[in-house]
Amino acid sequence: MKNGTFITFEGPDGAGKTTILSMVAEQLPMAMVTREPGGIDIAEQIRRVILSKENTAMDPRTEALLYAAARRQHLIEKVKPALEEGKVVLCDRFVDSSLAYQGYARGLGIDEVWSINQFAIEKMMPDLTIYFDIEPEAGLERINKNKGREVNRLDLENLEFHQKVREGYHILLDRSPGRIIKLDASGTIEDIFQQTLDIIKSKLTERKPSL
Ligand SMILES: Nc1ncnc2c1ncn2[C@@H]1O[C@H](COP(=O)(O)OP(=O)(O)O)[C@@H](O)[C@H]1O
Ligand SMILES: Cc1cn([C@H]2C[C@H](O)[C@@H](COP(=O)(O)OP(=O)(O)O)O2)c(=O)[nH]c1=O
Repeated sequence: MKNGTFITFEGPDGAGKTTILSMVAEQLPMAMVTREPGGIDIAEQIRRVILSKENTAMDPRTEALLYAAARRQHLIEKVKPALEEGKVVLCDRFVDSSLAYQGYARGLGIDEVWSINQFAIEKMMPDLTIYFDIEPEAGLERINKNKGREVNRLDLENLEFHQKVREGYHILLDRSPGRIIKLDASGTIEDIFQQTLDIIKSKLTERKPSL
């Protein structure tokens, strides 16, 4: 039985998810931090295949299935056991990324991609999803400024693709207003960090009023 809290961070590339997640983690030492695709050995291996710049021949459905496979393994090996132990799990990306990137931006269809993911996740959905909203130009500019970050196959997509990713997220936001909370990610790191921490703390208090 799950009694932990599953929180996911979503948004276009360069929105600041990873930066804010690591700051939040410092304030919540009991939380387990992880990411997709990856987080455990088998899923990190799949991540390398998906994101390799060499794999330009990858079919969009293959890509969607590989993300779902990595998701399944990560969920079963790492997320589910942590939730069963009552932990707070903070995950950088989850199923909404597949719906926005593969379902909407790649054009496979949000419902189609949702259906293969239902097989992978068996109804294990986040309790809360924080969506970091940013203009794709601004997100990509942040990435370009940061020379240390690896450039992956999806970073090499054109601006139109990244604009569609954002549109995809907006559709998901309309579909799941209770679960997904939108945050304007164009502000300063400190500001976004505080807002994120407030959202998470209020969720944790709502679920466990004694906190
Ligand atoms: N609010 C912000 N303002 C300016 N730069 C930021 C902000 N948040 C993150 N960054 C920088 O932008 C780059 C991408 O951030 P990152 O956290 O990796 O984004 P994501 O995980 O969403 O792709 C990093 O160099 C990071 O330091
Ligand atoms: C989890 C997931 C990620 N992605 C993409 C989003 C990113 O471009 C890439 C993950 O690379 P990553 O370097 O982790 O990007 P970010 O720091 O922006 O989270 O994979 C999908 O297309 N579908 C998915 O289901």
